Amino acid sequence: MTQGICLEKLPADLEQERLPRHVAVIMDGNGRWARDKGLPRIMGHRRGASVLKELLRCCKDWGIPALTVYAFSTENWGRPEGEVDFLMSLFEGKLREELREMVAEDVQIQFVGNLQALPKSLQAEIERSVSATQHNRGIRLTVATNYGGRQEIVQACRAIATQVQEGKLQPSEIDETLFKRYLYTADVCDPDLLIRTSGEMRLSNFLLWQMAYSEIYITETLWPDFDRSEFHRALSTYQKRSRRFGKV
Ligand SMILES: CC(C)=CCC/C(C)=C/CC/C(C)=C/COP(=O)(O)OP(=O)(O)O
Ligand SMILES: C=C(C)CCOP(=O)(O)OP(=O)(O)O
Ligand SMILES: [Mg+2]
Repeated sequence: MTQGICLEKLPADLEQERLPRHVAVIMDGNGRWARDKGLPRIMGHRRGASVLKELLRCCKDWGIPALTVYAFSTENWGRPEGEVDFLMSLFEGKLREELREMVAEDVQIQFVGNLQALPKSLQAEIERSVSATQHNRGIRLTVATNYGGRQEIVQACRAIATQVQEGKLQPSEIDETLFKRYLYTADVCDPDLLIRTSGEMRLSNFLLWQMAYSEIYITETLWPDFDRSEFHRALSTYQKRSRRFGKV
């Protein structure tokens, strides 16, 4: 990974002990960024992939152990075919290109979503990168691809119902802890902070269960322009929040 938006050291005004353990990002605004420059939308996605690489480097350098990004929603299939095809080959190409560096940089990559519906060649690249980085512990990068929060909850319910039908589980045993184990994100803590770029004030079906108590930071900045100073601002705002979790 090249040095980009990030200085290696944590900025002095941020407290290491109060950093989020898990940051989730809705990387929105790629299309508008490209349109504003008179470019095709796909150029925004291409630039967006570079910004993700720099954010990952920043999280690793500053000691944030988990980053989850929304790369493709279950609703994004409704986009023009050319854009969908471009995104699928961008994901595949980037995985191939970055694998060696992810291994060297101690990045563990995982994917969440309905992966079986993705192109076979992308599925193969996903399997290769997940397997090659499975023992890495430097930072965990989760990429939500063909992901929908509602779809995730429905598939969890179906799996639980099957267990009940087969007599392996009692309905009385179903609680929040058990339910979490059936989600794609079973082994990662809930996001402390959600960042959404491009000013949209909605979740767009992202991590609906997991973000029950996440702090939300929305910036007007479009994803391809998101940089170190913007990330610094998001963390600084997060550290000033009072998280009460329903208590006083
Ligand atoms: C390897 C890897 C995981 C790369 C990530 C590439 C990347 C940034 C993908 C995000 C794609 C996407 C649908 C963004 C939303 O912007 P938009 O198209 O909705 O923009 P708009 O709201 O301005 O139209
Ligand atoms: C960032 C990703 C991958 C999905 C959310 O952005 P969208 O652009 O698809 O969301 P809406 O504005 O349509 O809600
Ligand atoms: Mg959008």
